[in-house]
Amino acid sequence: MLSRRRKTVTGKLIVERPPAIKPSKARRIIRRFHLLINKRRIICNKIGIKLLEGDESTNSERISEKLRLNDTQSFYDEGWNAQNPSSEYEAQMLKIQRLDDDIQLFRILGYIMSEIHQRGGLQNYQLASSMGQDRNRGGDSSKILMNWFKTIRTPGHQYRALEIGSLSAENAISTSGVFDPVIRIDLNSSDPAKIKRQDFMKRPLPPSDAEKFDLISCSLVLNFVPTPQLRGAMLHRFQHFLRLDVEKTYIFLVLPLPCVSNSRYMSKTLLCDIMEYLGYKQSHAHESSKIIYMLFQRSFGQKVHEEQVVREFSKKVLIRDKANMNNFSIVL
Ligand SMILES: C[S@@+](CC[C@H](N)C(=O)[O-])C[C@H]1O[C@@H](n2cnc3c(N)ncnc32)[C@H](O)[C@@H]1O
Repeated sequence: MLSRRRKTVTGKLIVERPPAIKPSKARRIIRRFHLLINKRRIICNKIGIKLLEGDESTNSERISEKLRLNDTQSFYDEGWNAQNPSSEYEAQMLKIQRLDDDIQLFRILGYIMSEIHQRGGLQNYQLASSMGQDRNRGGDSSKILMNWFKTIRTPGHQYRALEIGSLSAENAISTSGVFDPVIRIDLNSSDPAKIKRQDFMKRPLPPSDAEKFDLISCSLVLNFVPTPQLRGAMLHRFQHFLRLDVEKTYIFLVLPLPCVSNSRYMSKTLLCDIMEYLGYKQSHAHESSKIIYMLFQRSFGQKVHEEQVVREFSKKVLIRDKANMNNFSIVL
């Protein structure tokens, strides 16, 4: 485990600096966590447990309830207590789509849950995700946003920002002084005093412009959203959070470059077409070797016809196909 909580002899918690993780290790941890939650979602679909994305305490409760009702605790415990890594469990987990034996499914579910909760999977994942924003690694994507914003902002205007998937209150959006307030939310807040623990998809719709924003930052979040439909729903939901009482409002969208450069079902053009259908025009873009940064401005121009959406955006369409490509997509 990477994170430990130590106490003094009087029981006071010792505040420790998070240990540094090499970027390659952070990427490995993130990939592993994604694999675990992906496989867990497949198992839970098969055995009839409805998971709540990002809400681990509810997920644990729902799983416990199912174990109680089905009398399957002992199988789950076998997996929970199994050696980790176990070549047998790993192999079964990889072919989970083809597995229909309930006993095995509960065993593997126990194996996965133990890694997430008992062996530090979730904590390590949160730590590894936050490394991307480590200033020492130059990883704060909002620095790019602030460079663009310097040239387009109207002096004297008070910009309000909503940052979805916030890992730090020290990034450029928060420290530039351009945005006030910056409302930060994340499914799993690492600092509840500064980052509200909230699923954007469940954030209540603001009743008036006074509670809406000039900018929504959605940096490296969409690729964390588990299905193409939910990604589409997230993009669709942005409109309700942007002010209508000002002329210009913005979406800052950041994705790993391969989501658009190496996907069978998504390209930069298609993403811009989807955004345009939703009412946004790309104003700025920048690509590094691994990340694409985009700023979209809301536009109230003519919308495309409904049949165009049905034809082009409402299902995954294969736009190219090569062996090493990924399947990232967004569906409206
Ligand atoms: C890789 S981190 C991104 C961190 C940061 N924004 C950056 O650019 O480095 C992705 C974060 O998005 C959060 N997230 C994913 N879906 C979300 C949702 N529906 N509502 C709020 N946060 C979400 C996850 O909890 C995770 O912490």
